[in-house]
Amino acid sequence: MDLKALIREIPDFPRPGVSFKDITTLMKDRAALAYVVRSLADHFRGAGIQTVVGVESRGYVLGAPLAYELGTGFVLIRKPGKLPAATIRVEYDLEYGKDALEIHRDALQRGERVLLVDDLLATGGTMSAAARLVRELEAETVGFGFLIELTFLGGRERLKSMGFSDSQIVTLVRYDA
Ligand SMILES: O=P(O)(O)OC[C@H]1O[C@H](OP(=O)(O)OP(=O)(O)O)[C@H](O)[C@@H]1O
Ligand SMILES: Nc1ncnc2[nH]cnc12
Repeated sequence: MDLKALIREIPDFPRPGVSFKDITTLMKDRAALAYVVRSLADHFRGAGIQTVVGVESRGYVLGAPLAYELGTGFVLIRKPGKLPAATIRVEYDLEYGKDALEIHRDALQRGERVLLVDDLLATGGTMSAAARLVRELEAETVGFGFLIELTFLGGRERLKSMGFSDSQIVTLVRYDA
């Protein structure tokens, strides 16, 4: 299926020079949505995934149906101050300044086998922070699933610098410029 044809590109959003990959046009297409969820699930079936963990907010759009398809539960990583119970937090660098992500302290058990999911891999700052949260809870990130990879921004290398391998990082649509 030509997924790229269903992703709308918005030039200069949210800032001049950025070509924003708008997934809303793909998500609305029921055949494409089913194809994306099934394709990611097929990569990780048999990998012993116990829980899918999604990153706010577009990671939830893919993560929750993927968990359903894999027959697992779903855990939310959120931006600061949103989760109601006891949390742990990691900070990460943005182009300008810092941001942070949180997860409930009791969301994952030691050794739990986790699939981390987001819509898009760019610099990898967000997902490496999410992987640090999983690591801090002593759970195991078995793999990463993304719809889109912006290869020129180095996110894959960033995840590999944390000890993950190419085969653990699955992306369905790549943009090389
Ligand atoms: O690899 P990175 O350079 O970290 O960029 C990727 C992240 O950026 C986007 O999220 P955004 O912060 O725009 O939040 P949203 O999902 O709530 O729109 C996207 O959904 C990823 O989470
Ligand atoms: N170019 C882009 N389009 C959509 N989401 C993004 N997140 C980071 N870069 C992005």
